[in-house]
Amino acid sequence: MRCVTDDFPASTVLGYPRVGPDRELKHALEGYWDGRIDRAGLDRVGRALRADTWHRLAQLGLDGLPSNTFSEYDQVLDTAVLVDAVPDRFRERSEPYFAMARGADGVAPLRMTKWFDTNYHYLVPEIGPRTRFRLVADKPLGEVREARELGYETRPVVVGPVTFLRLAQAAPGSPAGFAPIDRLDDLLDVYVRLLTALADEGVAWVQLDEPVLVTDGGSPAVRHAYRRLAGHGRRPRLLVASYFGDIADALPALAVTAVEAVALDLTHGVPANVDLLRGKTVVGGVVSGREVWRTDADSARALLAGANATSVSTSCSLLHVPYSLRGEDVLPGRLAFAEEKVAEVVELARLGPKPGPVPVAAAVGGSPGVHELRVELLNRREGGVPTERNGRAERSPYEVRALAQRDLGLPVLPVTTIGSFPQTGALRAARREVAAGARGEAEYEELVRAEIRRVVEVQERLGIDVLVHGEPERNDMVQYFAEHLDGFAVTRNGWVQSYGSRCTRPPILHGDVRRSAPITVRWARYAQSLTDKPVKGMLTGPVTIVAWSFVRDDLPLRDVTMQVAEAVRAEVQDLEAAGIRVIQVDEPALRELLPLRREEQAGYLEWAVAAYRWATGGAGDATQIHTHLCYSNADEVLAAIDALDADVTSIESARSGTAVQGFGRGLGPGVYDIHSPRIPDVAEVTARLRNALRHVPAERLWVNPDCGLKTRTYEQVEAALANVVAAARKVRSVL
Ligand code: MET
Ligand SMILES: [Zn+2]
Repeated sequence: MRCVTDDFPASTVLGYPRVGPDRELKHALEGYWDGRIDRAGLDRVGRALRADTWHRLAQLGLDGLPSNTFSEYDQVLDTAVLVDAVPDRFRERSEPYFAMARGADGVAPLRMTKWFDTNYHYLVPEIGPRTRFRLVADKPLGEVREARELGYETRPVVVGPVTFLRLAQAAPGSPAGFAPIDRLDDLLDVYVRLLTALADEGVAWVQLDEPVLVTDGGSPAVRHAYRRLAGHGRRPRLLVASYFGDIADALPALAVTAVEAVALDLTHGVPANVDLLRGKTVVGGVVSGREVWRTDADSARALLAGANATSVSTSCSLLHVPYSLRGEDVLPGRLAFAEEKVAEVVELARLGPKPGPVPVAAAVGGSPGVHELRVELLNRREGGVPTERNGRAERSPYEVRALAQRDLGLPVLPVTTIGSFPQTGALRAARREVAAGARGEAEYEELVRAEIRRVVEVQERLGIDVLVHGEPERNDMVQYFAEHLDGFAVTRNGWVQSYGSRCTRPPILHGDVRRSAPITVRWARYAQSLTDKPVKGMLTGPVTIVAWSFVRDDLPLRDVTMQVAEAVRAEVQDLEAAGIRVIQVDEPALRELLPLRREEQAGYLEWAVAAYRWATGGAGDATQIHTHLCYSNADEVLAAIDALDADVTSIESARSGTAVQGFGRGLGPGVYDIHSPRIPDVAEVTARLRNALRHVPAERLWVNPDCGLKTRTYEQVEAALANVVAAARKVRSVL
């Protein structure tokens, strides 16, 4: 066995971005899936990215280097493979890993949902009473060896057993009452074997990520799992890493185990009972892995002192921030991306803890402009507290609106889409050229119009009832609005992984948000001029705009969201004035911002709903307001979705299986999953519609895909939508 150091390194990070500084992994994966590069080519890219990361972290002076933080798709999926929790339907495939992630012909992928309250998505493992766990440790061992060849001893990072099971779902066909956590002991057998294998490999420390401790801290599973793992003789030292919140509730359980180190997310404050950890190493997560703002050294050192931390780290993996500020000239002096954050960690480790006043999270105050606008908005809505009554005062009750919207002349089971159509390579290239100054605005404008003509023509030909313009002018549903609003900055290359090979470039909200001119009106008006069918104007809602941006951390999120709502409201009114009769305001991130702790959820939902209703409440009764939600199981926030009071709600359902009961207004449960290239056939869509009709009356049921179509090709979209229209007609004919 190699030499094992007793002490945890003075500086480390819990994880690092992995798609590559120029999204090398994204390009390699997509090339591989399309058959443009082979397996060896994909492996080469992964290996080079891992090597670059270790070199860079070492160069920046970091002591403790993590490994197994790379992933070809998702770390939860990697963990499922690590314990061989591969459902039978994937086993026969040539590549079970990508089949689980993306589906394969005739085989549905695993469900995908948000990783806690971030915009990262993981694949939901399916665990049943008969899942046979078995250790398949090639990946963590491989990365340890790979790093060692380069001269680095690393700390493998693995999703912990409690988090893994809590995030899993019961495999289809499991008996009622079965929960994946019932399999904890069987899974722990495999983790014990993993620890032995890592010890045999000479690994000194292993990191088990247990973010679920934030919400699930008090449960006996935690104590049981870590008593057993830490009680196992032949193992590396254990670092249990929690993040995304305070884990005071979990500390008593962890404290009685022989776990050597605990990583705390101190950006949520110091747990009141941190003294319970005496005798263990406390790794202080003071450099936020989720914000892009520079760390205040005094506050960070005070937090380290308050938590008796002897080691400095990031609050969570840096997966959630872009690689580096190199090549950016955005907000000089105020930002830190992954590389800069590593430098902060190293510097804070050098400075050490220093007792001082501990800052309160999300200090109130900040920009006077935001404050004034908030007061102004709240006054206008009488009395300040956003209530049901305040919101409703804006629009008449649904029944009245539904009557006013009758002259839209829609059939029963109207067919619509969620907004985007395929983003062609030509459009993306043109946008890059405009940004680089190599192509004129006017020429680009004409390209967008041509695309709108194509999208309208396709929809008319297919027989869609409520048309969209296809969003060809948008690179991204949040960034596009950020680029057109004051108060946001955008980066050149600040990509962050959203899921698999998909990345977004979150804008940075740094000042008062204002709309100085209409943003989408000319596109919607142009599309409407081409058809007699109603064209749906497409906007992104205020909650989603802030959720998918990096928001200044010294301002209360609700005030900032209210400002964004004011801008969206103005856009809604301008669309209406331009003759657009149907307007969709998307809120796919409503669930994502839901606080992890139950006590905080009602307060959040109240302001989130109020912001949405402020954004849409200026529309007249005859204007039909749609909203759209996706990416996560909406079941937990159904009451809030209902409170948005949209006339029509389209919701991801085909992939997530969200229940559709209990809606008092129009509802479009998605009839097929657009995240997979699979074309749904008529029978399948018909069956879904018939099923939906058991819960939703025909006059309120809408027909639409799960989400926007921008990641698909025209060929796939036309084939799928033709089947959707055929299914809608078939079901209509027998109503
Ligand atoms: C993630 S929700 C996407 C909604 C958007 N209107 C689109 O169709 O792409
Ligand atoms: Zn969507």
